[in-house]
Amino acid sequence: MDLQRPDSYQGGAGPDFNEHVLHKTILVGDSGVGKTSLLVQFDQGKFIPGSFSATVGIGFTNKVVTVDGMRVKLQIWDTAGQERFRSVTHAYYRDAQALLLLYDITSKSSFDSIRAWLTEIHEYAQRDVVIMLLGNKADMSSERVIRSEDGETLAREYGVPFLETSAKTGMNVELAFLAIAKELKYRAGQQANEPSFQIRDYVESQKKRSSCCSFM
Ligand SMILES: Nc1nc2c(ncn2[C@@H]2O[C@H](COP(=O)(O)OP(=O)(O)OP(=O)(O)O)[C@@H](O)[C@H]2O)c(=O)[nH]1
Repeated sequence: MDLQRPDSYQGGAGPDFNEHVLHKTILVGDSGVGKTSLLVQFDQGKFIPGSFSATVGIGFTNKVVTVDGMRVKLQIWDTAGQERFRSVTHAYYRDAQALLLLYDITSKSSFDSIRAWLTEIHEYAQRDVVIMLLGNKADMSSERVIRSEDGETLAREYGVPFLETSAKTGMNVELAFLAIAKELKYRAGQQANEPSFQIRDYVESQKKRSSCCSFM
């Protein structure tokens, strides 16, 4: 029995939370940080090594996530990180309910760009958009230049949840999307007697569980 997986991202059993609603989630961050790889890992459970072909423009994948026995439909948009596509991707921010903002733990410049990305997000996205900061390529420990604490500190400064992920090993990939789905479900269907859900607390508690035991 896998005690470390409270939820599942497979479609499968469970009533639709709202079968007509697609929760729009966007992946953003510098070119090469691993946005496409993260989405492929989440969607197909695989990683294609060494093949970097920069995303041109924008594309999306629909994915059903099961949280608390309810099916939540995510429409996950993968954007191009390259500067020349920025004006195209800005247009998509407005309808986004969630944004996963990635940097690469082996790239200082991608980490230094995060503040500029957050400025753009605040300019173009809805005020209440759910934002999560992800330090990707966590498997590349020998090439790490950004400490985990630096990611934590930056995330705390902006009041957003933070995870280190690996699109290669799958580390924390499922958790990142599940946390987003839980938050969106909670916001959309909040009942008077429903206990409040805090995405940062949820992510922190899941991180503690995974570091204590064998999550991956
Ligand atoms: N080791 C390792 N390599 C990764 C990881 N994520 C992505 N990569 C590699 O990094 C390169 C860039 O990954 P992409 O997923 O194409 O990056 P992107 O952010 O979508 O790039 P753009 O489309 O240009 O915005 C590829 O060679 C991937 O194989 C990871 O978690 N670990």
